[in-house]
Amino acid sequence: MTAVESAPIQPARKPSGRPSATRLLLNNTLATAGLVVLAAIVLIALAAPILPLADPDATAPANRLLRPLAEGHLLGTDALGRDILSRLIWGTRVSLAVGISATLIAAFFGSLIGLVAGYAGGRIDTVLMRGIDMVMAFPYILLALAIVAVLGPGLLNALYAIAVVNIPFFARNIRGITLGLARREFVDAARLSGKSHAQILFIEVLPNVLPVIVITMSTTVGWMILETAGLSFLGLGAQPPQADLGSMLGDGRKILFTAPHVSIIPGLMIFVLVMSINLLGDGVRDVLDPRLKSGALSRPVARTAVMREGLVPDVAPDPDAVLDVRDLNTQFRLGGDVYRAVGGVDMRVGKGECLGIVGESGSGKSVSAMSIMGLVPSPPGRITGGVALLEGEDLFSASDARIRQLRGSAVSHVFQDPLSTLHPLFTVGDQLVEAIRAHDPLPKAEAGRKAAELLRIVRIPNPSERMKAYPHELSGGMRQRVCIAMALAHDARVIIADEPTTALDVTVQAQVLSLLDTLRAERDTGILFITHDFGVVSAICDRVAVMYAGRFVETGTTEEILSAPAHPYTAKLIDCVPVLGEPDRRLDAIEGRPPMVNDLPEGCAFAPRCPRAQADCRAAPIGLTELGEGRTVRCIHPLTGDDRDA
Ligand SMILES: Nc1ncnc2c1ncn2[C@@H]1O[C@H](COP(=O)(O)OP(=O)(O)OP(=O)(O)O)[C@@H](O)[C@H]1O
Ligand code: NI
Repeated sequence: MTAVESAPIQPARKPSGRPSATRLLLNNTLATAGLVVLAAIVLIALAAPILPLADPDATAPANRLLRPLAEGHLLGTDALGRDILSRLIWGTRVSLAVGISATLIAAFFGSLIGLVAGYAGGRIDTVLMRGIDMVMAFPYILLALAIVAVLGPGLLNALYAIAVVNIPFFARNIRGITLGLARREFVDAARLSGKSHAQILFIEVLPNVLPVIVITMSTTVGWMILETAGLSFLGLGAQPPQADLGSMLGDGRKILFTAPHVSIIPGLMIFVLVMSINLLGDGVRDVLDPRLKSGALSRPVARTAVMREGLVPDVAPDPDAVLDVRDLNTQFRLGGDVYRAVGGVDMRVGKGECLGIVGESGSGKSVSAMSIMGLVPSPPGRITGGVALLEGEDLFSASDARIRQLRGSAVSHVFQDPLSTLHPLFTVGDQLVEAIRAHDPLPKAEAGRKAAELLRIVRIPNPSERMKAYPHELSGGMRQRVCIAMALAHDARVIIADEPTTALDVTVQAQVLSLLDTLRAERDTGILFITHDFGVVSAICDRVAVMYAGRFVETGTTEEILSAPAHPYTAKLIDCVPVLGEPDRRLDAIEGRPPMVNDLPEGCAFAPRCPRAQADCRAAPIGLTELGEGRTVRCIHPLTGDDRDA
């Protein structure tokens, strides 16, 4: 499956099955509770000026330390006779305002530093991040105290101090994300299109880090309120007579035993406020975090669900076949739609044989291949029918442990893009050693020797030196060889190669193909080779299956199919291959598009694009017609010798 082309199809009529962000947030009970409580607190705090409250700063020594529920003072009074309810509401207002402002300031400067450092890299990055490290080297409450000590006590200075000590959180988070983004293709593309650094930073990069900024804000604002309260509690924040939650708590400290309500009430308020903010913040993070969003948590299955409808066919295994797949059906269920990506496919790969699967993009080649070892993501994918026998063993009814054991040992995969298969942060040697030791508990040194040997087999010059290289230090062809070496680590019975040469140029492609060809001759490995290129097929495959809309439409030996294609679709595909020395040959692409696999026509799926289609083609499902030993075609008006000459 190629990264770009095989993005899941979204049915045009319906919006995606994913609920909206608000819905997701509301589904989270704790976050909703946090939201409700926080909204109530904020509303009351905002309404403070219009509520019938006593003056929060008016002292009344006669009424000092009244208990809660006293006449005219619902929550009682403090040591100076001030109304606690009024002070609580005004104080919450101040604490919220300071906490949120500090968050905004920290988020602004922190994100800016992070963006610039991550984007610019090099010396700017070093200087900025070492500065941030210095700030982080101090325990932050100590640093905040030091800042306030220099600036002098006061609410505004406390706000600055809290903002400053929180800048590193933002800077480091955002730098990490930006660093990853700045080296991505879309940023390169923007650079090539002539955009300035500032434009790239704010138009291309910023929107992508925005969710992270919001997440960091939502998870830190509670702490900032707490820290502000801490400074005020120590007498360094809000100055008398102004109330904020921290200073109220501080006022009550000395009379904790005689009049506990004076400190308990603001204490409770701080607790409820910070708790509700943090619950809501966690909810927001779960909704916005791209990793959680992509379903990383909701996709716990490491293997495609097998839900075979009806009886499992009882097939007699073919003794000569290493891989024998019968009537494979794989579907995707998205929304209410069923996409029949693979609709009844038979594949047989003998020892040392190479079976090619050819077809246009989206015809189901990758899904067929990945179904075998249960690599199709589930949900939405599921195997709904068929059997896959690996040397007689039914893979679809094997245990998960058994499948894990077979993956990468008896059956290995080589994918199209070696860069996305190899881990960028480990040397190829380490990765090879790991692949070897995954199924074979050799000591490290011995595994290292085996890894070098594998690299030599795939003809990488100077293997022991190359082991120390990182994937990006190798050329595309070399990387693909490393992947093939990995596939060979355990004497695989079958190698499933999914367009392994598509990303390579023709010379390297030829080398990789001849390498695979030698290997299967020497080791008797079966190869299932997926490609859309008949040129490649003729170079390596013994037999070919042509796939269209999830089914094989023609099978036969490479020679038969290339010299005498019977299905009009095969003929068209072959016509697409350029021939050296025939520059005038028309390379017409096949008109039209393949059908959507959630809405397949009743009859032949190719009929709408077929020049030979007649009424009976569209009337009923077309079965496979046998033309000879192992030679089949799914067409009722196949091409004959005369047609091809015409
Ligand atoms: N994870 C998925 N979720 C939903 N649909 C999918 C998923 N993977 C593949 N499909 C759909 O299954 C069908 C077959 O896809 P597949 O990747 O097998 O095509 P392919 O023949 O390998 O094409 P290509 O040459 O582009 O790699 C396509 O219609 C594709 O959109
Ligand atoms: Ni594919």
